[in-house]
Amino acid sequence: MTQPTIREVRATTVRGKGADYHDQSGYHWIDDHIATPMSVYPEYRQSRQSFGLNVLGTLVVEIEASDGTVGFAVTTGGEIGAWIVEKHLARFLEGRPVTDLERIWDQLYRSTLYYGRRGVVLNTISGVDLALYDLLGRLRGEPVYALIGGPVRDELQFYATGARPDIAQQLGFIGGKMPLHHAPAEGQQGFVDNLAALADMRSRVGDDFWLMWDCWMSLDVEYATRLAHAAAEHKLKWMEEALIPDDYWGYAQLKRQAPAGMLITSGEHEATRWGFRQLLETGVDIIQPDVNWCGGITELIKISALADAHGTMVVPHGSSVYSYHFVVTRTNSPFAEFLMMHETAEEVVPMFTPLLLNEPVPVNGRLRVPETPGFGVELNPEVPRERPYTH
Ligand SMILES: C[C@H](O)[C@H](O)CC(=O)C(=O)O
Ligand SMILES: [Mg+2]
Repeated sequence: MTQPTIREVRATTVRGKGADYHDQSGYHWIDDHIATPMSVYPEYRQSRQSFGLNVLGTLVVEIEASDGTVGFAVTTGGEIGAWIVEKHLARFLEGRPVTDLERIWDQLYRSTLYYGRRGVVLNTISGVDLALYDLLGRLRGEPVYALIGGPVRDELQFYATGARPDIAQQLGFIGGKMPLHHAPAEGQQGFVDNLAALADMRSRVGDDFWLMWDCWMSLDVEYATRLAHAAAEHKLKWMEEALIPDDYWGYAQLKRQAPAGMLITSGEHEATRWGFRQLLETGVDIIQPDVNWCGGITELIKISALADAHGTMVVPHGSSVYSYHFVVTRTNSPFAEFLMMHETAEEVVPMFTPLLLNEPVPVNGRLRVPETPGFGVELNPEVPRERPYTH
């Protein structure tokens, strides 16, 4: 049988919502006074968009095979990502067999090392890798999870991230992760207000529902340790991304100093097996690679194997279907995240809405990953896209 080859790679961009889920307009809980590394500057405390969290926008990578079949993926990366795909990466794909996943990933990574390694370059490589998996799945008539080993469970179980864990509880999720609102620069009052928000949520959900804090890189070791000990009284299950991703030593110290039983988690802004090797060596309890950002499925398989050998759970960050197809295949990923993209986190809406069609959502906090070929989603033709560069 002749293997289909890759005929063309195309990169387009989308503004507003989509894979750049921080690119929301109007009131949205995800941009409402959330603690960040920029909270040291009072003028950037109220809104993350004020310091440019939404500047990248969405990147769509489409890969067309020699028989005309098209696979695609979406990620954060926008115009910069489109430039990287069209002007640099496309050369390593066009003309090659669709099955050359390892060789292609390796060439994308090695050829961009002088300006890449993580960040938007790895987001872009992830988009290419995921589009290739989508294409392979479509060509073989199989869902991606079948290409990477098959499911180890019948359905996924989810916790929800959003401003309303109490509503997530009613919707059937196993836990709720809230944004931390106040950073160390907001002083003692901020510390007290953080704890009051946790205590209030605990009183609404009762003792047994998981409550977690997403600290989005905003703390230092001393503040995080103090906050973790104070939060133990309110049964905080985990403290996520307390420190900047480069502070591996700080994570190791925080893990040593955290209250017994409270999990320390991180990794959504980490990339590649080498980055995660460093993070795993800190002893964190759960790593949270984002398959849209860490290098795609090809790299996540390696990161996950490394974590397994460390006895560490992998609970990928967001990324909708791209995560679901992975999580269902791994025993060390026992549950998944669902990011509540409804403005007030009161309803379940597809994470990348309105960009994708057929994007599945959990019902009662659970989901059976559809058997549709590839990742099982389509681009919504009503969402305008631009192709800023060609090659
Ligand atoms: C809520 C967090 O600040 C962020 O927007 C999403 C995230 O880090 C997560 O889902 O985890
Ligand atoms: Mg997070």
